[in-house]
Amino acid sequence: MICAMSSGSALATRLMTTTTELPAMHISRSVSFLTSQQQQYSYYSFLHTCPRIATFTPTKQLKLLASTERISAMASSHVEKLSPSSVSAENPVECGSSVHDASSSSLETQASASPKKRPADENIRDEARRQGLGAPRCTFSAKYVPFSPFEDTEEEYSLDEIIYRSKTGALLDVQHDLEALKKYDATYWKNLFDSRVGKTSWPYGSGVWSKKEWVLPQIDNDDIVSLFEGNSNLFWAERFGKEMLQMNDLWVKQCGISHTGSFKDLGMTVLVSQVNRLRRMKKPLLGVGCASTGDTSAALSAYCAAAGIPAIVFLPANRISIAQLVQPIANGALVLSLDTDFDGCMRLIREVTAELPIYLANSLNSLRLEGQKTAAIEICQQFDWEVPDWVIVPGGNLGNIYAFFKGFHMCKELGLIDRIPRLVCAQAANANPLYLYYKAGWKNFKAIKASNTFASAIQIGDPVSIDRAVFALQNSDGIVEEATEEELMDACAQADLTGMFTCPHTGVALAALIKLRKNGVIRATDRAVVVSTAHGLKFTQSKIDYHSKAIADLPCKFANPPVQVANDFGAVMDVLRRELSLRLKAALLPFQPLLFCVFPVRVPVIKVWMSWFCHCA
Ligand SMILES: N[C@@H](CCOP(=O)(O)O)C(=O)O
Repeated sequence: MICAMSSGSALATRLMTTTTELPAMHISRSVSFLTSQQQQYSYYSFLHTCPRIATFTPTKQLKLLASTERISAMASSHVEKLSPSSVSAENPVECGSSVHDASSSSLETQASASPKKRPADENIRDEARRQGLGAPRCTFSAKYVPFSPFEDTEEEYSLDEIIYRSKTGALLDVQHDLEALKKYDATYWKNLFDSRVGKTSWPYGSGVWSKKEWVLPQIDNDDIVSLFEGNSNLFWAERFGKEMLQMNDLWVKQCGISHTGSFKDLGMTVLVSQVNRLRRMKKPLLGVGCASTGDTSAALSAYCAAAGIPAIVFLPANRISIAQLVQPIANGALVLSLDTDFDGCMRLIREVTAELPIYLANSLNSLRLEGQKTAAIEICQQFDWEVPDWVIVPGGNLGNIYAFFKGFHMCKELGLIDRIPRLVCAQAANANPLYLYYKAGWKNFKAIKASNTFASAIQIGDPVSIDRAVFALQNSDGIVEEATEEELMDACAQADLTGMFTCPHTGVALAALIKLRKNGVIRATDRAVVVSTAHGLKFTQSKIDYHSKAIADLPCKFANPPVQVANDFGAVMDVLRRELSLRLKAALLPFQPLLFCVFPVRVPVIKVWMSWFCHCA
């Protein structure tokens, strides 16, 4: 494949060195010799990097050459968008560049160039540093502005300031210079992002930093603290979709299959990187702190440990899982177990960070959302930039629903997608302030005292990002749904029976999906994505309780308790006969009427067979 590509770009190179003003027909004939799609694609990739040729090539000719959709897209983008100034003078990549920056070359031309082997004494960070030397200054920028979508304000702050709220007390938002980003067309960004997936180049191997220009463009690659997060699996929920919901386009975005087992890694890499930068700028910061229901604290502790920065976490005592508690302990954070709930911890950390030079790492800090929004961009990318109809996100402190909105919105603004999916925020009925607000027609928001829920990470009654969430839902034709404890635990168990291993928060989102499917809001033919926020292995106790039927007032309909058997062949056989016949009966039950119609003669045979099993049992 590399050979095929290289012949495309090599031809383009030869043409370029032999003529400065390339007649369109010359290009046309030359390209017709390039037989494979890769060769032609490579050829256009090269043109993409060479404004001189692209600008001399008439539109019609390029369009004529475009024999495939992909090539067609590239050709039209060159003609419509590329100009010498947009490509050669400003280069997105120079924000601490590296080989996978889309500097003056595309992936294909990089592949065709002789491979540069990293010297043995150089690591990937050194390599990125070397390659960034002498690069032009970054042309993209981002700043804090107040999150006040309905008011115009001049107020703005540098991302290097330590500030979390505006003068009027509103949350902040990171605003990117979209005009600068728009100088590059959608095809350009798609190719750039695609070229970085699955690589080990610092820092672009990370799913978050592969979108660096859209996340934190001005940070030096050297300051980035990354554990190569993101790039998470988009799981096709084939059996769950088909058997439970009659859907064949149901997907689960596995954000929990990540370094610390939750989507929090996506935001934390950005926040801790910025703290690293601030510390190098000699800003007086003792460390970074957060209140947490268990996932944020795990992510903060891991990223701080990786960077050698002190982490301080405030946890509600006895309200988080053992697996979550042990993470910050193991990573060396200062862990404060407080006799209050999450909302109480949140109040305390806000007071403490106002008093001490400790940087606040909760999603109140808008930097976090810049990383989290990349999950939305990734979903679009994984669907080859086709937009799903629905995205269902569990909601507690409510930063993530806004982060998803931001990611989709940015893709739309920059032309990578043509619409925003409908967002659903799913809450546990025991912690449902957003749901109540939605049901009241967005009138009179009231914080509540959240009750205990198996979905402990979203057991929050006074969500910090309430305004952001409402904005996201109102601008995506969104919905809020809730799930009772029984609904969420049953949904988890049913999903697990089809091969998943879900956390209770994902259970909340799945239960919301089941309800919306049942009432016809989500149709069988819709493409839906459920965001799985954490790894099920962090919440094993709730699964053990469910499968042991040890939960008061919960029938645990799908429990599958282990069978205790004596160390004896006969006893083992007895159990197998009994259990397998039960399972066979259960499996055949829905088909019994069908079997009678289609195989009237055979039914007695099946019956005899089944009764043998039952008899043996
Ligand atoms: N579920 C969170 C609660 C804190 O939310 P954040 O968005 O402020 O990080 C957790 O895991 O702690």
